[in-house]
Amino acid sequence: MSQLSEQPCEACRWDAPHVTETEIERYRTEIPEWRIVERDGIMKLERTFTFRDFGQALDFTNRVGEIAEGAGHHPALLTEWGKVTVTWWSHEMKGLHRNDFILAARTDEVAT
Ligand SMILES: C[C@H](O)[C@H](O)[C@H]1CNC2=NC(N)=NC(=O)C2=N1
Repeated sequence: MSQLSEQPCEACRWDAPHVTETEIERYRTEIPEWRIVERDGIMKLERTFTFRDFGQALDFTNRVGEIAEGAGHHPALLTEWGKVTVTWWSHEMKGLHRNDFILAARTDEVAT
């Protein structure tokens, strides 16, 4: 299977399949710095990136925004001085879809 980040995102619908435990374990090997959190009963992928200052954090935020717009799939972004917390989940299906792991992998690629 090619890199997770190169996989295509599919339009996720409210009735799309949630990732299975097996898939989560497989995908997590490619994005080991991401944690799975559960808030209001919804599982999410989250990672905090650190930067030199707010300007660097903002530049990264905008790069992630471009990824999201390109994929039609959007994260929650908390941009602070020197750090950005990115949280991916599929809003309509209220959980984790393969898309979220793909976009987490793409997020790592623009974090350099
Ligand atoms: C109409 C629009 O395409 C949908 O609301 C998209 C927008 N971006 C999205 N992003 C995420 N993370 N989950 C969604 O369900 C979602 N739906």
